[in-house]
Amino acid sequence: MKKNKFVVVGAGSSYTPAIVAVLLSRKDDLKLSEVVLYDIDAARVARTGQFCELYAREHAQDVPVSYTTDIETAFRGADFLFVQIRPGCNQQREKDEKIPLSHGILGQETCGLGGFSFALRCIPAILDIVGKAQEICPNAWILNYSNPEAMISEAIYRTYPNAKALCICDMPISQEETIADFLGIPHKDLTFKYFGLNHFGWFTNIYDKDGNDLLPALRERVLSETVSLVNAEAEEKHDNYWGEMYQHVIEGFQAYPEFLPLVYISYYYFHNEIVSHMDPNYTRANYVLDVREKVVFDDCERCIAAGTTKDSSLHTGVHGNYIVDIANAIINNTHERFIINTMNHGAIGNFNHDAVVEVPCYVSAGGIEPVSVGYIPQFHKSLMEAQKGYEKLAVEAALTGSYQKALQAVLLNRTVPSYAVGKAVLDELMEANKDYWPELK
Ligand SMILES: NC(=O)c1ccc[n+]([C@@H]2O[C@H](COP(=O)([O-])OP(=O)(O)OC[C@H]3O[C@@H](n4cnc5c(N)ncnc54)[C@H](O)[C@@H]3O)[C@@H](O)[C@H]2O)c1
Ligand SMILES: O=P(O)(O)OC[C@H]1O[C@H](O[C@H]2[C@H](O)[C@@H](O)[C@@H](O)O[C@@H]2CO)[C@H](O)[C@@H](O)[C@@H]1O
Ligand SMILES: [Mn+2]
Repeated sequence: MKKNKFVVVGAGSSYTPAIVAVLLSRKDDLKLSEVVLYDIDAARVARTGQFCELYAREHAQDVPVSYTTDIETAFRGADFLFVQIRPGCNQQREKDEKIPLSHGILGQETCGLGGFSFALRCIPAILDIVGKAQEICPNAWILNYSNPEAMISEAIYRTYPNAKALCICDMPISQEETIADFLGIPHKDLTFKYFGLNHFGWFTNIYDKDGNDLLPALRERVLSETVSLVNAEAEEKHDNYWGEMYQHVIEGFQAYPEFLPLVYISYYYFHNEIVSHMDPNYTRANYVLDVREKVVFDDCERCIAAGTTKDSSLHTGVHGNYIVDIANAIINNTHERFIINTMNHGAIGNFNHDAVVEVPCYVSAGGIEPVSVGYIPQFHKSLMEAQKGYEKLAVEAALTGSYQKALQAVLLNRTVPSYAVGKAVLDELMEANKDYWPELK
């Protein structure tokens, strides 16, 4: 029987223990032979690595788990690479968020110019990883979570069109589960139709088991009564950020009721209103460093010192389950449906065919089959066209080192009100990232 070696790339991440726990809990379905954790940061990967080694000893003794900073060792013989890197870690993310905010525009991990900055750090690193995978383990599937996924996917599919790479995001599935909870219907009994770009999309239909579309009734409720969407996972973690973002989903649906917007569309619909409530001195990166990383890493260190993971506060949620579900669909040829970033190639009939879009796809051993979502309305198409222009120019800037392309990308982003503001933010981000970005000339 063919067995599968999984490698987590960027394994010093606070998400790693949960991803490994899900892998080990499904080891038989996945025909799991081995898990290797790889990172460029020895101290980070030693912490998650020692925790995961201990966890495996207590939950799946037949699956060797190890960690390394040597890419050759990690990738040799690999069947699946789960890629989740953050060059510069959350310390650089903090700068991506604070610099634009200091100029009165959105500072966020993936949306607005924070996302541009992250893209310029991440694209070279990701292309290096995919290139090494082509040499060392050309048959491996690469499942990429690394952000900003919109631009990472454009860069990967453009540079390595034949790579076995899928670029995925847990936001649509998280929102689907939130809506399923609101409707009181199990998520597995609903089929969501969706189109867009990563972190920039809309749900068009929600079908139940009998083929009824529940979106029109949801729209009526949102327009006529006070409604709130609760993301159960965020609530459990006492993470208020998502509660506020889901309130904006309701407002966005009320403002433009044709389709249900994805959470992060709110940053574009309500840019000024949201920015006016953001604290420019304490951003999401500060929260992640102070809370999520601290909780997970303290727990890892406590378990390592105790020599057991028995009472660890490990939380396995949608993030770990989703990527493992997709790997499982490939391994077991299940033809299940997932929302994936893929070349359009006609899936959205009236949108650039040579551009990455985010659409539902059926996943099997042979790869993905995108669902045709037909023609989309002028409003959504035009928003997407500007955003796609921004994304493609940002990728172009990263690949060619062109300052002019970067400046063009910046002006196309909807969060940028003028040349002067865009240029000032670009120049400050460039200075703050001189150890990470390609040189722009
Ligand atoms: N697509 C999604 O739905 C989704 C959801 C959550 C997180 N993410 C993304 O996953 C990534 C990781 O997020 P996180 O919060 O866990 O970050 P993190 O900072 O906690 O961990 C990232 C790790 O990547 C490592 N790294 C950086 N460059 C590397 C390289 N070239 N090779 C190998 N390792 C490298 C770092 O040392 C670090 O340990 C980010 O890009 C984040 O935006 C995506
Ligand atoms: O700000 P962070 O680092 O906590 O997370 C940002 C990521 O958020 C998205 O995933 C969310 C999801 O949308 C939400 O519903 C909840 O379940 O938590 C997830 C993150 O844990 C998003 O998809 C990522 O791309 C972002 O990086
Ligand atoms: Mn995402």
